Amino acid sequence: MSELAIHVEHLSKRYRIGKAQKSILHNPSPFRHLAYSMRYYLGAFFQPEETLWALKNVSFEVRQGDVLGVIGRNGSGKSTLLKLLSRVTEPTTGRAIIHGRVGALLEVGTGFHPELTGRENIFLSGAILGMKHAEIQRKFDEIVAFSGVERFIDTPIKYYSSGMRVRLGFAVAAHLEPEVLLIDEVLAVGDAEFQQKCLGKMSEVATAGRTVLFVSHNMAAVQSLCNRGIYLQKGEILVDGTISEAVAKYLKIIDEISQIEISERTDRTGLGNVRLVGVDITDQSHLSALTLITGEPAQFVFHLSHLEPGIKFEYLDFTICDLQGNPVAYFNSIDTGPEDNKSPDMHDRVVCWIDELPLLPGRYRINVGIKANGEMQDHVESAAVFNVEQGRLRGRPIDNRSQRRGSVIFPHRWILPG
Ligand SMILES: Nc1ncnc2c1ncn2[C@@H]1O[C@H](COP(=O)(O)OP(=O)(O)OP(=O)(O)O)[C@@H](O)[C@H]1O
Repeated sequence: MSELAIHVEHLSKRYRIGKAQKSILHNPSPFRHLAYSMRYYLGAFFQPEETLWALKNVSFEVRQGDVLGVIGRNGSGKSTLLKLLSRVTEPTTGRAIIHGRVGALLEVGTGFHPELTGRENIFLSGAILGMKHAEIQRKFDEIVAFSGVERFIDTPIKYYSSGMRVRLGFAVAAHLEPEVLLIDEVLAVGDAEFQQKCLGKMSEVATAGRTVLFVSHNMAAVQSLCNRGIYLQKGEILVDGTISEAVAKYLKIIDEISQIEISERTDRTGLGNVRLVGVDITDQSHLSALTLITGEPAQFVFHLSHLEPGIKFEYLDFTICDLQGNPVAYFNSIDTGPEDNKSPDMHDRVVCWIDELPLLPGRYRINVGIKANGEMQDHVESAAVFNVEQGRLRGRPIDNRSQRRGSVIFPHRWILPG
């Protein structure tokens, strides 16, 4: 059996969170400043301190050469775990022992000094990992080529876009020969080509017998890359097993969440002046069906909290994803064409009509966003789940083929030998 690379024992992290100051800060009275100062000086005595356990009593082991997928919903503690392992933050209790040199790509930009150039940061990161100047020099060209930021390598990092920082951050973390590589959600940034390059590099690192911990919301990616998985929920480990077991738990929970009334969902982001309060997905019968048929009409009706006067609706967008989380199709009401309508009666509804649904049979979910008054007002992941059943597209029979062949069928024509 291979050696232990990571040993985590009863690891917990508690954060202090500021008590809501809204009532005082938003108080327009002339006593506002006085109230604020009194709260500031006396608060320590009178306010019970609010805390949050981002990670609770987590224990697990990772062997050398394991590729461990860390999955869980937003706020479940994944990034906190990686920050503790990379010593960016201290645990409240417990400990994590790591054998070997750690390369990490955490949140965008962490680990880089903003005033230093890309070149200087590469050497600084190498030095922190304990590498000699000549060793870093040998890797330098490879890092720069992988990151694709050649033209800006002598520009201070503070002028880089977030995409450029991630590219360079990943290149540094993966190429400076770490024995343990910690990667947090690199697939959320950058184009598809760069993401493929990252996945390829991570699997190369793993094949060389090094250990990788990979946080991602992309289930297809974690499943293809990892052999082991941990599923975190509210800071605790619910599954520590094979990657398939951890992914199955994630998918089951996503499915359960989408059954909760949307108006009662608290796991949403945005300003909240306009909210999504319901979704009806219907076939041509116009009855809420949640089962659609390939090639048949489909209607997505989004119910919004009433648009108050003064709120300027800008758009509603939604992404259809397969159950692994891969985006399949994106719709945005800002992209209007001649067939679109506006209705003066529609204060609280947005409808998207599809004449012939080009999706293959399977199960899908949608993420929905609403923008108004120049701000993102609401964003709900997995707002609804629906099934697509076998049908015909323009007379062409569509069977139950594997989703490995994609999820969309294009209306098309063949010309075949006669
Ligand atoms: N510095 C901090 N101060 C206070 N609370 C924090 C801090 N960092 C994280 N938290 C809280 O700890 C909890 C876990 O956060 P964490 O970022 O680890 O979750 P996550 O699983 O990585 O989420 P996501 O998938 O959205 O990145 C969340 O409730 C978060 O708000």
